[in-house]
Amino acid sequence: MIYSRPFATLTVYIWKRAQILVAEAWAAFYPASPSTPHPLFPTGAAIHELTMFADYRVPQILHHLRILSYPPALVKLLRAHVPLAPGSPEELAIRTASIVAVERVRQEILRQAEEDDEGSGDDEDVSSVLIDFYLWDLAKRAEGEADGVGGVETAPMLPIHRTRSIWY
Ligand SMILES: Nc1nc2c(c(CN[C@H]3C=C[C@H](O)[C@@H]3O)cn2[C@@H]2O[C@H](COP(=O)(O)O)[C@@H](O)[C@H]2O)c(=O)[nH]1
Repeated sequence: MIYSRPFATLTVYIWKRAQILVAEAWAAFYPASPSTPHPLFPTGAAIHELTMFADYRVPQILHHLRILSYPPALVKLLRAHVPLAPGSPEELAIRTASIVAVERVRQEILRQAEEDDEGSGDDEDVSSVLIDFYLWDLAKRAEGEADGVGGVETAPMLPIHRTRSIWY
């Protein structure tokens, strides 16, 4: 994704499809017993090193959960279903913000685990991949519900952002 500003051109790589391939293969073939080696990653998979897979559902639920906040101009674009050009500042901002947000959620989970002294927050057990899976499933479940995710204070559910691209 090429992102140009008046004085700088920056190439931003978002590895969503490569990441989801590895993570879904890891999850789908996860052995029932911890003593059985993983058939695809017998020496272990560094799943905790992956960031979330920057798509359109996870930012939607992050905004609904008030983990991300959007400026009114962006909310207006999303509500009007205006297509966001691939590589546009809006698309890039939504996707990269979702990566940063999930990293912060992960840090917060680790911090709380350490505070509660639950195994003092093992970095490898709390992965952005598992947080992503959780949020994506939650977004799918909340999709048809009038009030989205119930039981917590939320922002109104916005439509997903629309970008024609092969990178999702
Ligand atoms: N970030 C993130 N994106 C995810 C997934 C999954 C499926 N994973 C689940 C499957 C079983 C487990 O329970 C996993 O949770 C699909 N997608 C993406 O969504 C898009 C399709 O969406 P829709 O238009 O609504 O069908 C498409 O770009 C696809 O690549 C995920 O987990 N995280």
